[in-house]
Amino acid sequence: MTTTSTTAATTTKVLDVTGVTMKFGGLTAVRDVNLTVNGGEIVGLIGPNGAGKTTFFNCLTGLYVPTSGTVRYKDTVLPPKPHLVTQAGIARTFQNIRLFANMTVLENVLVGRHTRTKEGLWSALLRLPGFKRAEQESREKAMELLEFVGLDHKADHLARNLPYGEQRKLEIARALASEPGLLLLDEPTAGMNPAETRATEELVFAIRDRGIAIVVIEHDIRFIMNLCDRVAVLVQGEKIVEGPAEVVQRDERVIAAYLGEPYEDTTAADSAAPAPAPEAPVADGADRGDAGDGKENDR
Ligand SMILES: Nc1ncnc2c1ncn2[C@@H]1O[C@H](COP(=O)(O)OP(=O)(O)OP(=O)(O)O)[C@@H](O)[C@H]1O
Repeated sequence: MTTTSTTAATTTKVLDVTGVTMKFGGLTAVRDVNLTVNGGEIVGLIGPNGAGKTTFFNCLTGLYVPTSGTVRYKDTVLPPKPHLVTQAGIARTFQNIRLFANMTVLENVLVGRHTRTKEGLWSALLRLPGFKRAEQESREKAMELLEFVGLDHKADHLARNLPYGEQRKLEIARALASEPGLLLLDEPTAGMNPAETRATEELVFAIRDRGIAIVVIEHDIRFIMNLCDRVAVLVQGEKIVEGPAEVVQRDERVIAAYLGEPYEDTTAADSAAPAPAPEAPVADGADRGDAGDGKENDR
């Protein structure tokens, strides 16, 4: 267990999901799922491939309009529109990295700030003093975020030239730029080596320590068990178990449907020998400039 894992959870509800169901024709990908997340909590969402985890995230962030159910953020029912969800205070990262490949690291983070900048088109075109001030403030905030994730020294690099692990960090910085109260991370350690995974754990704790609640989808069970105050398990679209990590990892239904055997932390030594970071290109279509529909590029 990492030393920074002391819980900071409060009883203030940040997210309250009730009865969310998502059907695609005859397929029910998510069935009647409830989930609450309190301030300062890190909640894990696990389950086998195709269990409905990403679909559930897409329902929370307005990429999909759920067939039924409601999503409340801090007591306000969210409309299923991605930009309104971001404006309300929920940010996310994607399973397949979606950066603006041909923009710099700093510019990628600045894009993430657009929901928080108030200056209008004319102010920008005429470069009025208000716009210049806002621009300067945005740059300072973006640089502070890059420093926070450890990428400030690469602010001028093109996103496409970053190694894979740093692209994931940049995605997180860009999500944080919208000043969220809740961050949804979809497989943040996919493709990472053990050292990068441990560093991501520390980063997630540091984000939580900034007062941001987190829901994280991940297949790396050790990562989930180290990190999460609470874990929910989806199987075939249904939430079969939810509870503290140490309880969930021993639950027979979870073992039968997903884990195969009880989770044991047998990896004390594996942080000693980090493998070289895999290089991966920025995801296809990442520089399209849109948020996509959340599914086809996730495959
Ligand atoms: N847009 C869509 N149209 C039709 N079916 C879809 C769509 N999106 C997801 N599905 C289906 O919904 C089910 C749940 O998929 P989803 O990607 O949410 O699972 P997951 O738990 O995130 O899986 P993984 O761990 O592999 O990422 C799958 O059967 C998938 O094929």
